[in-house]
Amino acid sequence: MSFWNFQALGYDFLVYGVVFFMLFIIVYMLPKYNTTWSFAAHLSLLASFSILHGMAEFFEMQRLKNPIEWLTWSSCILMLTSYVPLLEFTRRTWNEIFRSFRLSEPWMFGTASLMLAGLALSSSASVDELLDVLRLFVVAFATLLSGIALFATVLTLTKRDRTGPKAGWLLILGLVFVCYGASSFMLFQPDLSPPTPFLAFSLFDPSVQSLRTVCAVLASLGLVSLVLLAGENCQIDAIAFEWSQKALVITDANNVILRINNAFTESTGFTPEDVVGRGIGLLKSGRHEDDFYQAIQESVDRSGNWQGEIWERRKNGEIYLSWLFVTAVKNFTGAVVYYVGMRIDITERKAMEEEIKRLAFYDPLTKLPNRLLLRDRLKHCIEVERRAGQNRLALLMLDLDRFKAVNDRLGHKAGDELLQQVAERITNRLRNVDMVARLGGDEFIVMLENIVNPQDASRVAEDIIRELSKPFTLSENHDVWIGASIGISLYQQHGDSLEILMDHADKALYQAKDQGRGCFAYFSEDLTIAARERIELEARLRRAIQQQELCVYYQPQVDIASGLIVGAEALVRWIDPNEGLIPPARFIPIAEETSLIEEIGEWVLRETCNQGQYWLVTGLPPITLAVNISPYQLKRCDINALAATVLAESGFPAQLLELEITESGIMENQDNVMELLDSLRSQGIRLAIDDFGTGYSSLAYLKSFPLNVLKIDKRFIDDIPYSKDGMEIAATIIAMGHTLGLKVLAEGVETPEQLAFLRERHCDTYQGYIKSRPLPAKEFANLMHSQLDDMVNKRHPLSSYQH
Ligand SMILES: Nc1nc2c(ncn2[C@@H]2O[C@H](COP(=O)(O)O[C@H]3[C@@H](O)[C@H](n4cnc5c(=O)[nH]c(N)nc54)O[C@@H]3COP(=O)(O)O)[C@@H](O)[C@H]2O)c(=O)[nH]1
Repeated sequence: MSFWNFQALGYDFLVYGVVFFMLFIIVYMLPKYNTTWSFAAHLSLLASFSILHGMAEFFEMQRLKNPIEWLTWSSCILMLTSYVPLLEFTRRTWNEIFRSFRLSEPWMFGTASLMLAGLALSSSASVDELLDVLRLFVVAFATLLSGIALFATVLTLTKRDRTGPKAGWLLILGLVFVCYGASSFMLFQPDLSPPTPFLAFSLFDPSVQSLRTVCAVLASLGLVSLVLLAGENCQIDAIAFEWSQKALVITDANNVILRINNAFTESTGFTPEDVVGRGIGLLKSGRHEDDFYQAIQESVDRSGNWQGEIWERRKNGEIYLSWLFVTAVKNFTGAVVYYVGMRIDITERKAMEEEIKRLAFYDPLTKLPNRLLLRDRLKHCIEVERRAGQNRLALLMLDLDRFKAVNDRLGHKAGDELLQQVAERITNRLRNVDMVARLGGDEFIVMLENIVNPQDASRVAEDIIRELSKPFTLSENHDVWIGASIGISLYQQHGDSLEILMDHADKALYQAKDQGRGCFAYFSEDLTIAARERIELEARLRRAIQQQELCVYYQPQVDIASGLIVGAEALVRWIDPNEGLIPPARFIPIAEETSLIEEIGEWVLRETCNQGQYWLVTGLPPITLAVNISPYQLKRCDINALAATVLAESGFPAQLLELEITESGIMENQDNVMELLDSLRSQGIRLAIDDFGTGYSSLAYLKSFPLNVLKIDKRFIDDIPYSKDGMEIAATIIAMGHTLGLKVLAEGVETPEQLAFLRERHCDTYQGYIKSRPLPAKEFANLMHSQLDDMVNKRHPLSSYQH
């Protein structure tokens, strides 16, 4: 016997269909549900399938089983899946639903169980009795489970103080399910009458089926209450969304804006009409790279949310800083369906923070860092130096001279203005990495980072003193003259802690003041003397260039095989009217530290070429003239262009000009030196590598350069004949130079033993006091003339030395 009354089931599902259809009308038409279109669409689907299913059951009743069996099953499955949007609608994931069974809203679990029951109920048309019994059991069990779940919901709601009509409805629904399940079990009793159609006849029928029918009606009402409840929740959410004080934006998974709230409109000026349907990129400020947005997206997709500062754009184009919190809303499969973004405009807060920071760490008058910030930064720098094992930090303590007089005479307002101008002048002199702070009153402190040598600090000090000794024009046309004294302490040399360095800079400042103000002093006297000498020499050198106190001396370069002078090295000399000859070793390093080397180098090159051309014109035999090129010239000037100009202007043949570049000069300019040497060579200019053996150039590297001559450094020649190692090095360099196809010249040859050794080792040329010291042009020309005379008298053949 079959337990199923297909007609009754048909009625059941037709009723469900009508109920769902009415629900669809309610949630779609009534704006208070504030529902999404998709939810309404799913309700309508649910209604359609319920009706379809009801009809299918009727057909089943009339034994039109086979043609519509597929329809019955498929409608049943579709009905089940139609509940998925209902879950989504409540914005819960499956995980949360199961968690909520324990914690909060297990009615969703009840709904799921009901669906299971629906599936079992709707599986139709089987004549297999055993299967019917099984299905009935499943229906009974699932319905009971639903009832229990609903009871649990009531309990939870009561606990959460959310009693009232919702809890009442759910209580009824729970009872209904329990009765429905119990009545289904009762159907196992064979003596009970078979089920009858539920709507038409069963209401007054005292049979079990009547009970089931009443339960079915009540279950429909329960479902209605569930949807209404969901609608209410949704309405609460919508109100909370709209009236939240935080600007909220909901986008879909493709970042297309779906909704914004009032706070968002207030804060950005964008209305829903402006933004809904458009990409979130509309809010971009242009201050962040694409990587930034990509990182946010990755973080949200990975961890579900992201928060941080972001610059965005208001409707009026204004850029503002906001704190953004983005959360991904996922569906039950774990796929992102929405992004909810909450924005808090923090522009003002940030400005306030900045202001607080400014007040705490900056001097309000000059806007310079104050003592606190200086201490902080200094501490950090000392730590960095300590870790790197370097000493590149200097502290300059500065005190204004005659500031008090200005303040007393012209008033505080003028004093303040003066301090502001002082701060500006000091700042202008410094590099970005340096820092100047105002300690208070007329005291300033400068922190110099990455100084190359101790003299750098005095150079900066001197510049600042010079700048501050120029007149200041204050408002009301007051011109005032002040000055400054500076005390310098160096990290490591004068102290390795913040306190000691500050204290020693302060003591040095007092020394500077004692020495008559308007000057600097290091904490250690020897440094002060050396630095002041240097600065004085620099000033004198500038004057010397202007007053043409520089001249070029020429030191002969001799062919070892023939003993003839085949070239000369041009060496600059400074003849000071008072001090006499000042050697280049004293002033070239100073010139290199300043831009003076460019001026001096150009002058020496021009002077040498002019001299060489003059000698050629006046009948001296052609010899090579070698000019030193400083590594700093290589860095800062276009030597190639300069050489071309000078050669063209003087008429001196390029083949007779040799440029000497030190090994370290090549190594320091590796990036562009090859290109430069190539272009010099293509002009026909000869190239020599100076001071060879003192640097660290690799042979393979050297081989790649278009060189002509290799000059062995004097220190190796000095070793001859005293040091076996030194001699071996000299011999090796000669052999190596020849292997590379270069001529080898030995520098600083002073003794016949050295010369003999070099001859024995087939060194090509030499230069040294044994032949001659560097000579003024006139004396060098005389030397050349006497060599010519000797050659004529002794009929000595000209050197076979080939360039
Ligand atoms: N960039 C430029 N540098 C130049 C220029 N003129 C000179 N210099 C460099 O100055 C350094 C010192 O030069 P100087 O005092 O002229 O000394 C040179 C010779 O006088 C000296 N020398 C030569 N033979 C001997 C000797 O037998 N004994 C001895 N004690 N000294 C000797 O060697 C110096 C030449 O060196 P180098 O240039 O390496 O060949 C010096 O580094 C010059 O380069 C200039 O115009 N520009």
